Amino acid sequence: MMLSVSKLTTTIEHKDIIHQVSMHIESGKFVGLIGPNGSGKSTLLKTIYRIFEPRAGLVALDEKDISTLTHKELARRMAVVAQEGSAPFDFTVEEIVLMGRSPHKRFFEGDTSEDSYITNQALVKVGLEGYSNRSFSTLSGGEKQRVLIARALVQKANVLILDEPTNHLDIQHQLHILDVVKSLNVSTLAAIHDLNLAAAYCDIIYVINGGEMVKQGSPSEVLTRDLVKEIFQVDCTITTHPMTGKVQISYISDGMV
Ligand SMILES: Nc1ncnc2c1ncn2[C@@H]1O[C@H](COP(=O)(O)OP(=O)(O)OP(=O)(O)O)[C@@H](O)[C@H]1O
Repeated sequence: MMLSVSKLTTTIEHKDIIHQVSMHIESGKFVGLIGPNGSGKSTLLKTIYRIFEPRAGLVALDEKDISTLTHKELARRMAVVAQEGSAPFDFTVEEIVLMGRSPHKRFFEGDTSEDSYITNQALVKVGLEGYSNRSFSTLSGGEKQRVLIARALVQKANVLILDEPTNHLDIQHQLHILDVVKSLNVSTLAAIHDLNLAAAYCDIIYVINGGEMVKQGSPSEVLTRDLVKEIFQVDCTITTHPMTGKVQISYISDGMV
């Protein structure tokens, strides 16, 4: 499924936080969204998954305007892992993940053995086998994050929106979760702070700054010393990883030398 964003503008309290942004996520591609703090990444993603209504522009899935879809229709197509990972009540891990199955059910339809199977598979995938009956509120930040990723997986959507999916995760789980997402081969749009992770996993990277899209392209096209300096005000060297062949950024700061 293809996700496209055309000239999207989001206004909050009379200010354009997102200004005329266009993006194109081809079917099955992993697309990264990078930019400094406050540049508009979360606001853009929230407009795409319909928390915010755009003042202008359009979000489309396979050329269908998503504002014409019901919540359920949208949830069958698009799964979201947002930044704020809390639950209002004390659910178990299994209950939280099972919620991801609801777009596939009728009102009042109970959970089936297939739902339980899919839920368990997803927990195994994110490395949380045996956590089904744990209370969500007692989990560590990284464990909660992985539960929410499992909930997105059971939704079986063709488009995945991730707002800093590796936030809270240690390095092993950062790599593992991105490996899992990549292996799904679904169209993915992920806001990522770690530029080396973005370089390693993304097919295409979009750069947002001050609410405007300033650059797009492959990691090697986008992640240049000049761009990192201009957008993040940090000097660096750019090399090619000797084993993966991916772009590798090494930062330099006064305090290091
Ligand atoms: N509800 C709101 N009311 C007022 N301003 C807001 C609101 N939501 C976001 N903003 C402002 O919009 C700008 C973009 O915020 P956003 O959270 O989208 O940035 P971000 O790129 O995701 O940042 P970060 O990397 O820090 O998570 C910020 O200046 C923020 O203060």
